[in-house]
Order: sequence, then structure tokens, then C-alpha cells
Amino acid sequence: DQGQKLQANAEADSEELVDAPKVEDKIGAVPNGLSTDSDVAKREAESISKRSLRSNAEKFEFQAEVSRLMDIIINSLYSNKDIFLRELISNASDALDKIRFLSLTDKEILGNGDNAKLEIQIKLDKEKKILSIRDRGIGMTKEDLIKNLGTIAKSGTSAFVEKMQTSGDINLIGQFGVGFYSVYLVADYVEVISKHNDDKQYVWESKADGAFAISEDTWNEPLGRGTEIRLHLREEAGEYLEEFKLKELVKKYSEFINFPIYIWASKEVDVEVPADEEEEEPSSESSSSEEVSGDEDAEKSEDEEQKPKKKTVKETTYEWELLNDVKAVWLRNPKEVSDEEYIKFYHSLAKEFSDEKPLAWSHFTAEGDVEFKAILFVPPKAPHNLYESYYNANKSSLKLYVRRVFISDEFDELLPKYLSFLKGLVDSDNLPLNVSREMLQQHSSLKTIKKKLIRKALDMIRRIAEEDPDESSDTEKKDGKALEEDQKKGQYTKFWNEFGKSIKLGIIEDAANRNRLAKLLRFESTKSEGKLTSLDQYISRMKSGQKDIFYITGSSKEQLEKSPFLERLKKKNYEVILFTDPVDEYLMQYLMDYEDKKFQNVSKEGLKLGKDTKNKELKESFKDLTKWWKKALSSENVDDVKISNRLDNTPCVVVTSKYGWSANMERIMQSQTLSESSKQAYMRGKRVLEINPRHPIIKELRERVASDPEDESVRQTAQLVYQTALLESGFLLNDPKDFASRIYDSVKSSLDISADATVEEEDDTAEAEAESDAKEAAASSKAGDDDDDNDDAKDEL
Ligand SMILES: Nc1ncnc2c1ncn2[C@@H]1O[C@H](COP(=O)(O)OP(=O)(O)OP(=O)(O)O)[C@@H](O)[C@H]1O
Repeated sequence: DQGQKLQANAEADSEELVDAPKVEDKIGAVPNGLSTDSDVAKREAESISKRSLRSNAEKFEFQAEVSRLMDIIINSLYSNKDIFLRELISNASDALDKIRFLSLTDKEILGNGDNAKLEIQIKLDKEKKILSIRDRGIGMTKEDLIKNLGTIAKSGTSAFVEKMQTSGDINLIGQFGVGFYSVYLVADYVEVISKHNDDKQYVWESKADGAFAISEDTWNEPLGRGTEIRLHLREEAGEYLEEFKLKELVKKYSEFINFPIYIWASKEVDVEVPADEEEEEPSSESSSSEEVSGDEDAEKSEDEEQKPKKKTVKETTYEWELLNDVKAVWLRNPKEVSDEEYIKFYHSLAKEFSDEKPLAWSHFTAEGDVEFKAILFVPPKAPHNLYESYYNANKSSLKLYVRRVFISDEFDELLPKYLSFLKGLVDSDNLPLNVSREMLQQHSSLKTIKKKLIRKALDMIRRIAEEDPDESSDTEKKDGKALEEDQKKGQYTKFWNEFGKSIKLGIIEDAANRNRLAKLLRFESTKSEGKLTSLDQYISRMKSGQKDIFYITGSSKEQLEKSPFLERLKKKNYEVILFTDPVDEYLMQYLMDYEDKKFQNVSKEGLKLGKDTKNKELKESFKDLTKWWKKALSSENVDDVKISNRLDNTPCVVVTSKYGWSANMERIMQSQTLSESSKQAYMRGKRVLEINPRHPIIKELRERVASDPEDESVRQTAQLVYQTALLESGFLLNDPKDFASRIYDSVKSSLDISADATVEEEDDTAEAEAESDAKEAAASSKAGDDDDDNDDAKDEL
């Protein structure tokens, strides 16, 4: 999918002829050195003019979605433009992680001297309005530059574009994997200079006008290895040329980057100079070297020797100033890390810089045969694509470190899929460092790590519930804790709304932790009064003598609450769980029992409500009717007709067998494009028509059948009653037309219209005229060679 390469400039050949003046020779003395700002500026002037792309470069078009993304960014009125810096630093840090990982198996790869220093450097050129960020990471080959920065759109690109069109928050850019392009919030021209071990040094450049250009870099200082991003700042982005601003931003957003971040910082120092030579002193602005400040003392003592005529002048010197403390948070004692720090660490880890705090975190050290440290976070919000291709995609979001070295964030083996919404990291001492990723994936310690992580994760989630005052049934408040409780209030509901589905998927997938996960389950019930409740709370409210946990499934709470299946249960004050998510049907196929209580779907066979005494007599007295009806329904897939114990004022319902699909599940399966109809027939639960022996309609039917079992009109009425019961029980009718004509027949009889009354014939003459008119029109429009009109005219007929 390489981008469409534009016809290279006609003078492309001249590229080789352009033997740029060897400015580098001058700085050759500083191997891979970091030259001063003025040097940068000078070379800059030589290489570009008026910020137009180099004419002899190879030119490419951005992939369409990338181009749209850049347009959005450029035209954004978003006020917080700061974010570009943390995106660049984050990319630099990733690049450093990559080279460090490779160096585990190949020491040579890092090189010597400055090259081996894994660090990030920020530099400003106020005069030229250039901000540059440089890393000594893995760098990019020419091909990498073409692919990564423009021609291959990642899945996040269109997702982000879409998001921006609805409720755009550019702040989220990092989560979509397109952070680089945020440079165009502040720059109108950007150069990316990069050197990968496997290739020469190249320059990528773009003014974000749909195209970018790549040229072999023969004029800039050789980077040795790594990448330098040069932002030519827009007029209004001048604040990013202020040191203090950049320092503030690094502190704010990049505190937890695990590589040192330096800024080329200016410093005013007092220097004593001989009074008479003052004028010859070169302007300090540009020429001071980084050693100056370190030599202050030496200078002073020299000066003292010369004694006479001295003057103190202010001189600006530059030096690399370290901006972050690279001690990893997870190595610290949890007691010494503040909540504030965890929250900031979460933001940087998750690349999620909203104001929202994680819902919970857990920082722990595992000991025993497998030792590791870990921090897990529950994010405040589910990512946009959490359940997209859930079973296929690698979605791990834990970072794996081995003895402080970042290994991978694509390790599926650390957490099961249903917990992939967690963010965090694991740093293991047991895993070997110098083996391939594939070998690591096989390592036996991983199983143990995974097991412990699951436990800790579920504990952490359980704690959100335990600490949430909304969750506990006793309303007493302990005085001192009021404030803390306030903050925790409603947190579990929030968790549940974001990640409840994951817990349900966990119950389905993770048999070993099913019970633990079931404890975390929340739902509404006929007694929860619009709030969420738990199985434990349900059990605490169970009626004496109630053995099973009752539930019902359907598409909405409102609909379920009116369901005939609940009539008698409600009347008798039993609580019923209302499940309305399609995944609940699957869930309940796996969740068979909880705390020794079985689950009973109240729309299925087997419902027991205490002692149903008079049943036998009733059964006997309705025997003729049930037998007759069963026979009448023989072509309808109905297994049996029985006396119901769940109805109050509905004449009858259709229940399904215990292990077949419920009516709701049938509906779900029918709406799935790829489900096979053969399987549908096979899995469909056997149906039983249950009748309400106290209902007048049923009683009347009994009488009628007793007096004349062959009466056709009774058969018709019974059929209508059955179809109505099917509908009310949540099934889709096979033949809605048949049902409708029965209803109309019944309407006729209640309106005293004769059953033979027919529909009045229409007067056709007007229509026939219209038809011939239309034909004429069609003919004439054909002559007018207008096919579309012609078609329309026909359609209208
Ligand atoms: N400093 C760098 N060194 C090496 N490669 C880089 C550097 N900056 C960017 N890249 C490459 O360009 C790609 C695109 O960067 P971009 O920031 O748009 O997305 P990302 O880094 O994958 O995701 P995120 O924005 O979430 O960090 C990166 O995946 C990486 O391959």
C-alpha cells in the first residue's frame, strides 16, 4: 500500500550533483556532537529557503485519511496545543525502548560514545523559530519514513477522524496511534531527520498540504542514530520557544518517561572580565559552550591572579539540563507513592490525558517462585473499540518489562481477553532478557504471572464495590470517612457501565474464576428500584423456602416488567433479575449456580414456587382441554399443553424447555447474519403452552371443548389465543399474515359483520385513464432520451 509516488521532480538527477558544502567538517571535532543553535541555524539557511520543500526531493502524497486528519489538526481551534510535545516525547521514548530491546541480544547495536546514550534532547532556536526534539532511538529507514509518516493509515486514523467530527477532543490523539501529526497544531512546516542502523540518514519534510518529501540528508549534522524532529513553529505558537514553558510541559506530561529528557537551557552567569578588554568579548549569546558554567571556579581563580581592572558582566551560557527523574514508579514502595503520582503515571502510561482519574489501581510485588512487580489500573472509560473484533485482535494493554527493560506491550499472555481493558505494567525478574519475544511467550513463568495478575485485578475491582457507599446496604456513615466516601460514591456503577460486559465475558470464558466474577455481576431486578444490585444482595432478600434465583431475559426493562411470566412471581413477592443485554443469554448458559443456588429462567420450564398443592386436581379437571389443545397444535412445534403456576391475569403463555433457547435468544439468533438456520431449528427450545386455569377464557374453552370437541370455531379461537400467547411470550410469529386475518375475523364478529362480507370493488375507470396518460408520458420522454424519467413513470404504475 505504498503511497502514490508523485512524478519525481525533473531535476531529480541533480540530487547527486548537489554536493552540499561540508559544513559538517567544521563540527567534525565534536563526533556526533550537538552543535550550538547558531550552527543549526546556519545550516538550516543553507538547506532550505522560504520553507518550500526541497525541490530535488522525492515527493509522496499522504494517504487520504491521513491527509484529512492533518487538515483537521491544522484547522483545529482546539486551544490546548501543548499535547504535541508529549506525543513527540512518547514517540522518542518508544524508539529508545526499541533499540534497548534489540541491544539485549546484540550489544553492538548501540554503538559507542554518545550514540550509546539513550536519551532525549530538546532544543530551541528562537531566532529561526525552530523547536527540535531529538532521540537516540532506533531511527527510521527511508522506507519507515514513507510508511510510518504518511502513506499507511493505521486503523486509528479513520476512527480518530470520525471522533473529531462528532465530539472532537484532540487530547485523545495518542490513544488512536496518530500522535505524530499533532505537530501541526503548532508548526506549519516539519522536518524529520532520521538515521537507522540499516540505512543512510534521510530527511522527511512536509507543510501538511497533502504531500511530503524525502531526501537523503547530506547537509545536516550526522545523527549517528535516532531521530530529530524539527518544528518550524507557526507565528502564534511562539510560547513554545520559551524554555520555562517547555520545562513546565515536560514536568506535567512526561514525568514518567523512563529515559532522561534534557533541554538545552540557557543560564545567566556572572563573569568577571578585565575592564579594558570588555568590548572585544564576543557576544555571549551564541558562542558559549556547555562547559562554561562548570568552569566558573577556575575562571575566578585565574581572574584573581590578574588582579587589576575587573568588571562583572552577565553572560548567557547553555547546558543540558535534566528535566525528569527516571526512577521507575513501580520500583518504589507503594506507601511512598502518592495518589497524585499514580494518577499522573496512569495518564502517561495510558496516553490518556483527560481530567478523569483511573477508577482504581493496584501496585504490588509478587513473591515466591515467580517474582515480579506490577501496577494495574482500571481506566475511567472504556476505549472506543473495546469489543471490536474481541476474539481476533491482540488487545493487551499491559507493558512487560524484564528487569527494568521494556520488552513489549503486545503480550497477550499476561491477561485474559476479558481483562484487556486494564492498563498497567509488569516488571519481571524471572524472565530471561536475552531471548526472542517468541521464546519469551513460551516461558513457563508467564502462566504463574497471569494467574496472579487475574487475582489481583479481580480483588481491585471488588474493592471498588466495597468502598462505594452506594453498594452497601447499611446506610450508616462513619463520620471521619465522609469525604473519602463521597469520592467513592457511585464508582462501582460507573465501573459497571463501562466494563460490565467484560465481567460477563469473563464469567463465560474463565471457569476457574467464575464465582469471583459472579460476585462482581450487577443487574436490575424487580426489586432494585432502578438501581443496580448484586447476587449477594439478591440472596439476602430471598423469601424463605425459595430455592432458586429467578431471572428473565428480554430486550428492555420496560418490556420485561410487563411480562406475563412475572405476574404471579410479583404477586407472591419474589424478586426476579431482569437481563436485557444480548450477552446475558450467553452468560446464563455458563452461570449455572451461585452459592449453591440454581438459576431459573422464569420463561422456561421447571419454575417452582414453594409447594404447588392443588395442582393434581386442577390437572385432572383440565385434562380434556389440554389433550385436545395439544392435538390441535400438533403442526405448531408445541410439545405439550400444561397447567401454569406463573400466571395471574393472562390466559396463557408459551415457555421453552430448560436447555433450549429462550424466546429472547431465538430473536437474538435470528438477527445474526451469519447464524445458520439449521442450527436455529436444532437449538430452538421445545415449546410448551401453559394455561391459566383461573382465567375465564381458559375456563370457557374448557366448557366448549367438553361440549363439542369438533367445533371448528373453538379451534379457530384457540389458535388465536395460542398465537397471542406466543407474541406476548416474546416469540416472533412465523406467519404474521395468518395471525392478522384471525384478528380481523374476530373484529368482524365483535362488530357484528357477517363473516362472508367482502371488500367492495374499486372503480377502475379513473385508474385506467391515469395508466394511459402515464404511458403517453413515458413514450414522449423516451423520445426526449430521458431514461430516468421513463423508469420513474413505470414505477409509479
Ligand atoms: N522518534 C521516532 N523514532 C522512530 N520512529 C518514530 C518516531 N516517531 C514516530 N515514529 C514512527 O512513526 C509512527 C507513527 O507515529 P505516531 O505518533 O503517529 O503513532 P504511534 O507512535 O504509533 O502511536 P502514538 O501516537 O499512540 O504514540 C510510529 O509508530 C513509529 O513507527
